[in-house]
Amino acid sequence: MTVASMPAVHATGLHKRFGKVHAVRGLDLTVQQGEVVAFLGPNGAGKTTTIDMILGLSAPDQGTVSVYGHTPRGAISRGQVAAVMQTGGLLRDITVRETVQLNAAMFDSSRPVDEVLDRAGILEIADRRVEKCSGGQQQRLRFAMALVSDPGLLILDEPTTGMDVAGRRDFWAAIRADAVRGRTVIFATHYLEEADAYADRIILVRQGTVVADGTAAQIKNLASGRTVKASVPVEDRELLAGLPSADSVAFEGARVTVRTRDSDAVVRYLLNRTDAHDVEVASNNLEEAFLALTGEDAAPQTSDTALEGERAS
Ligand SMILES: Nc1ncnc2c1ncn2[C@@H]1O[C@H](COP(=O)(O)OP(=O)(O)OP(=O)(O)O)[C@@H](O)[C@H]1O
Repeated sequence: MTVASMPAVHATGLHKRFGKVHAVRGLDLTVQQGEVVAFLGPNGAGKTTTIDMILGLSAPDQGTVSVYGHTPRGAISRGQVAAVMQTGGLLRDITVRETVQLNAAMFDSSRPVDEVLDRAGILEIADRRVEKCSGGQQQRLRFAMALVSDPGLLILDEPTTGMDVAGRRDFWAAIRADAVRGRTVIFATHYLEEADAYADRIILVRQGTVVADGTAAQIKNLASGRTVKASVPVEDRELLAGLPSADSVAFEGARVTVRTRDSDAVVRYLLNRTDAHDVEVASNNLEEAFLALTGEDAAPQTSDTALEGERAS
């Protein structure tokens, strides 16, 4: 495999446990060079744990990670990967420019400091002390620090947490402008809109595994299923195990709620095989659908089903 065709990240069968918490459960991930990938999932899905393993900050209990064909630490020491984490890593008493200069000194070759500050949109506050910077400015400073080694792969863990809408937009404009040069970007986020707006590809994680993987359009398609509600007699409930195309089945009193991408098949089954009545069919909104795909009762989706979702549209 040539260096140019080698994946930026290749992870197989990753597992990580913290005591009783099985945070990452058999996660596979391949990111090609030049992709901008969102790692999307609810709190506790395992995004940060996975990112830490890609960055070599923690070792998997099982499985392997390579970054440009090297170990994560090997890739970092070559300046091939850099990260913008949510917190930490800043000294309060020095200026913005001094912070980036210090960081640049760690690498054999680095981009000019002022160019990097300009790229991150903080050149005009270069002489401000870090402690006087707002949360959003500090995140841009972390971004500048990450750019200084001109890494092929940039990893951002929820970089816009705590920023207002305008700050978030500006931050992403700076990232996108920089990514145009072919940089690979992986970012973790809770926000479906952020993933939709800025990623070429979305990897949906839930309970430590990948539940869907595709373009934003494919994921939205998957997510744009229907909800079927019906009253089902208790004695017929066992039959619901055979429901076709059900992404999830939940009970509330006499009512059952089925999330599905094929509501016709679900309704046909309910009416033909059970004594269901008062059947209602409704479209999911995007937010509900995201919850359906990542919630406790969601069924895993493979990348094949992601593609089927698009073909079906
Ligand atoms: N050092 C640790 N010790 C114990 N449990 C941990 C540790 N780090 C993570 N966990 C647990 O592992 C699970 C996955 O956490 P992780 O931070 O990877 O999720 P996440 O998807 O990044 O969530 P968030 O969006 O809230 O940051 C959670 O249940 C978390 O409580």
